Amino acid sequence: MSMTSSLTTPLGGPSLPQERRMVTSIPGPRSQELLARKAAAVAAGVGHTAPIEAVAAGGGVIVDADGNSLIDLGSGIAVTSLGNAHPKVVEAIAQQAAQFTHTCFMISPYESYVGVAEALNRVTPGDHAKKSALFNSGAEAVENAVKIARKFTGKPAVVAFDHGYHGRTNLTMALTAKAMPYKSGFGPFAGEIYRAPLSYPFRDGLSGADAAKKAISLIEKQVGADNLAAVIIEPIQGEGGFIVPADGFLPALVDWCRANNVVFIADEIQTGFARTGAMFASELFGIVPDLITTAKGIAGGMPLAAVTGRAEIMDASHAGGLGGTYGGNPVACAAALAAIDAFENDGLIERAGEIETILKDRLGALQQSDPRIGDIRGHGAMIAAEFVDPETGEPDAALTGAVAKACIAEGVIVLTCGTYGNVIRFLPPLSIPDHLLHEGLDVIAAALAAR
Ligand SMILES: Cc1ncc(COP(=O)(O)O)c(CNCCCC(=O)O)c1O
Repeated sequence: MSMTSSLTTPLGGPSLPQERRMVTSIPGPRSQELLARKAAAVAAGVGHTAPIEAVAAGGGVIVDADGNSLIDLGSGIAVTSLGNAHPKVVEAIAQQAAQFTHTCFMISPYESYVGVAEALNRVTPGDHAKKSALFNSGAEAVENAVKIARKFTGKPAVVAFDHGYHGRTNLTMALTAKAMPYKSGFGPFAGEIYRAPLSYPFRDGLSGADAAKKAISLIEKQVGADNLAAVIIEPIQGEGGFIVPADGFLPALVDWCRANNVVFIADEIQTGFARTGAMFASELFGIVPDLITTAKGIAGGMPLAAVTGRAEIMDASHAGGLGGTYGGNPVACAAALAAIDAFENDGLIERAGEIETILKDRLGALQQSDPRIGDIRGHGAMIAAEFVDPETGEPDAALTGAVAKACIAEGVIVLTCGTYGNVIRFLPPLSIPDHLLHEGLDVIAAALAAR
């Protein structure tokens, strides 16, 4: 008997009607009640994008407490790639939770943590010997990747890039470029963190090789390879605006790191697990990172994160040097094993490619008639449109925010991003049916045309 059959009738998952359904305005009365309670009970710094009370989700929709069904183009920021409440994940969670929910892997180890490490060592780029360590959040994984790189090299400095995003802890805020909302007022930040220029083809017009030369020159002059433990970069930047570096940029950085005993860390927390039309975005650029950080899509919505990398680097930490109470929680690991199995065997990489075609075709057609769309970029189901003043090329954050707000009011959850706040990003669940993706794009086109 399925463990989930003992639960109340499952509300979420792919069985939800795959439709946009507007029963009330957004937010409806039930959502307004929750938002009033949120304002009274939750710290003001914890914002929200969609003013709804989510009660169910699956396929390509999120249903709210007022009965509205909204098209989800955000996947909870690139997390529910498999589709919310995926049956394989729900079953795995229920079965594990019924056995034990926590022992602390550093106290009483269990198989699912080792199984996830073995899976990560298998599916991440590179055929060298690898090891992994599991954590809870992306920022925690990034913090530990930096710890490991510093221990392995014996050097303190770390280079991150313009427009980069790596988390909200003290070190990861130091690595993150954008001040508001992530950093303002939360300093001082960790030392020995330096920033290099990124390849941003739409704005710098440089080749990958030239952009790499510029970055490497700054690193050599302002940091020095002898002081540098690691370079960390998102192969396609997430919060910074879905910036795809010019061909050749990333391989040139990797080559320089290899020649200078600098650990190359690919932060694939947002790009990982089929999101970009490959298992990992590093594959798209022909690079093999020394360390890779993963989270978000890894466990179908359960909080799990990891550092995976060259065994000799991962083993540089002394016994007891890595860990944490919840790292690799067994319920999250059970979910991850189910999720990784689905990513490997359920055609999701191909699905991401199909979604890319729909998005780029539709957005490209829009751009033909609306030059305010300055750039369309991305890979797989990680696509973005950058909005500009067509006369000056200046970022148009006001238009971007107005379009996104209008879409949410019409029952389409879209997310914005970018250093200049002028990027609408598309991160639909890979489980979204084509008709909903098209309908979401119809709503965006109408919102744009009305402004
Ligand atoms: C590349 C990359 N590295 C690291 C992180 C951090 O992952 P955590 O799980 O949010 O800590 C992210 C998280 N991105 C979304 C954060 C949104 C927000 O907090 O407002 C990322 O994208």
